[in-house]
Amino acid sequence: MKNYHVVIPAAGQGKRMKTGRNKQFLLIDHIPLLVHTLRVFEEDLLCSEIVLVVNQEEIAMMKDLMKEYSIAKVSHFVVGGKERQNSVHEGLKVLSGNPVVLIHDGARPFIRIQVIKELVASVEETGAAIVGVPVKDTIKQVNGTLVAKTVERNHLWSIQTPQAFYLKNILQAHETAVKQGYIGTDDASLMEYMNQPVSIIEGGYDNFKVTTPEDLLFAEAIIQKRKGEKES
Ligand SMILES: Nc1ccn([C@@H]2O[C@H](COP(=O)(O)OP(=O)(O)OP(=O)(O)O)[C@@H](O)[C@H]2O)c(=O)n1
Ligand SMILES: C[C@](O)(CO)[C@H](O)COP(=O)(O)O
Repeated sequence: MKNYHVVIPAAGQGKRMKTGRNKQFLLIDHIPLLVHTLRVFEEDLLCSEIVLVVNQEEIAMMKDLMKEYSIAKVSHFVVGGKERQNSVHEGLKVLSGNPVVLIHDGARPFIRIQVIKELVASVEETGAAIVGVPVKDTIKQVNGTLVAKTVERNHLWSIQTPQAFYLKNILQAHETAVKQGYIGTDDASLMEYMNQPVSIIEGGYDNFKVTTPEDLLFAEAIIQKRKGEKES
């Protein structure tokens, strides 16, 4: 099983959370959201280093957080960009060689180390691998306030992170996207844009992205559930 590096984009604004600040600092069970996420990689023996992508004005706060919670694997604090894609690209640029690199949202605190292990095994086979879950709801295409059509659900997945690649391939994909002005909402879409194969493994429905206010309630519930798992 290979070691890997991880780029954690945490340079957003958290607008949909409606708190007026970066949601990475919001507390879940008295601990900042981002710290929950980083602890997974701090604990995973296969994780060699963490590249943390942050807002320029939050660098000092982020460094203080790493000290307070003994997150020792952060090798770089990189300033992000306007879009998530820009931030990830800035994070990838500080890495070298051609290691396996995972890209994982700072806002997804509930990824399990076992799923990461399966993802790393999958990327070694196909060159690119992502985590997702089959959608549970009916999905419809909507135009304005009218339903245009129902999308066939059997082949629809809700895509999560981590997303795993070999560094040279994903860097090439980002550089091509910049040259051609392509913006994707995830990194795998940049590989797809270059007609590269991407495999998928099933994660957990609890590996959700903390995005809107009610997600904080779900997050508190997951934390309590996992505390119970550890005690039993
Ligand atoms: N320019 C950006 C935008 C997003 N992100 C990060 O990418 C992840 C997924 O983005 P999202 O959930 O959309 O976070 P925000 O952009 O902060 O949220 P919003 O869209 O509600 O402002 C988050 O960890 C976020 O910090 C980033 O590093 N740089
Ligand atoms: C990368 C991602 O988490 C996969 O679902 C998602 O696309 C991020 O979207 P966001 O709008 O930047 O949160």
